[in-house]
Amino acid sequence: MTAMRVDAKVVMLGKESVGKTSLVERYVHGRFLVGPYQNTIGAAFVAKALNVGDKVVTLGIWDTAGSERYEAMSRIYYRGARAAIVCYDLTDSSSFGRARFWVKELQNCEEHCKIYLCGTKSDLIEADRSVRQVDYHDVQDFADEIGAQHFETSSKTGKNVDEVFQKVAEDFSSCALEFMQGGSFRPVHCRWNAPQHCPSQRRRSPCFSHAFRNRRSLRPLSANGCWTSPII
Ligand SMILES: Nc1nc2c(ncn2[C@@H]2O[C@H](COP(=O)(O)OP(=O)(O)OP(=O)(O)O)[C@@H](O)[C@H]2O)c(=O)[nH]1
Repeated sequence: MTAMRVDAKVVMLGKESVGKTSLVERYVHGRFLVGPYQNTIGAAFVAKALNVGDKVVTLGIWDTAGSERYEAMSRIYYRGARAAIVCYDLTDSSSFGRARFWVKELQNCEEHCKIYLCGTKSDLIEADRSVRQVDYHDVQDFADEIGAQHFETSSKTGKNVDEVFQKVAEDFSSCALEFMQGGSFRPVHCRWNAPQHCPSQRRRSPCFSHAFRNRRSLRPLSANGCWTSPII
């Protein structure tokens, strides 16, 4: 069977210093960098291909800066993302507050983006339980409420790091397959009627609505002519 290649935009969000860059570094390069903390400026991009069944899924990962100074820029990076890994530090309760902020943003602005809540630095908890500031069950309840996946990870030991990205790729892949097989769809509207006015179209990473409109095989499914995208 030939491998099918699909691509998903993934964005890393979360308070500064929660460990977003370390998570990406561990996943992509299999290493944990020690030394002085260097904050991300703007955002960094890296891509990694992985196998999901008979498919190759290429994840394009945007690692955003957590500093509130760059908040407006982070908004640019989550546009059109199919998955957001929203990170919080298990030893910093304020970072979970910030994670909630990003969840709300995504719910309001990027309804097709699937959310993965990721508690970081679990090795610190394993070394000393008293440093935990974010309760596992509280986050799980929140994850259930918003329909998100929830992981506790350590970039230092590698715990659950591959699992997060594997889950992202699997979800994306099954969703893409469902789309191609004509499975469950729901209407998608873009507020920009003409594709040439849609900012994401001009950036050559079209929003759902216009991406699907550009596929000749697709037809408007409903009487009012609205177009469709897969449910994820
Ligand atoms: N013990 C431990 N430390 C970690 C872990 N992940 C990250 N760190 C440390 O936390 C600090 C911040 O990590 P980064 O990955 O740079 O954090 P970030 O979220 O990308 O930060 P910004 O770029 O400011 O948004 C660094 O000193 C890391 O070494 C982890 O799993 N365990």
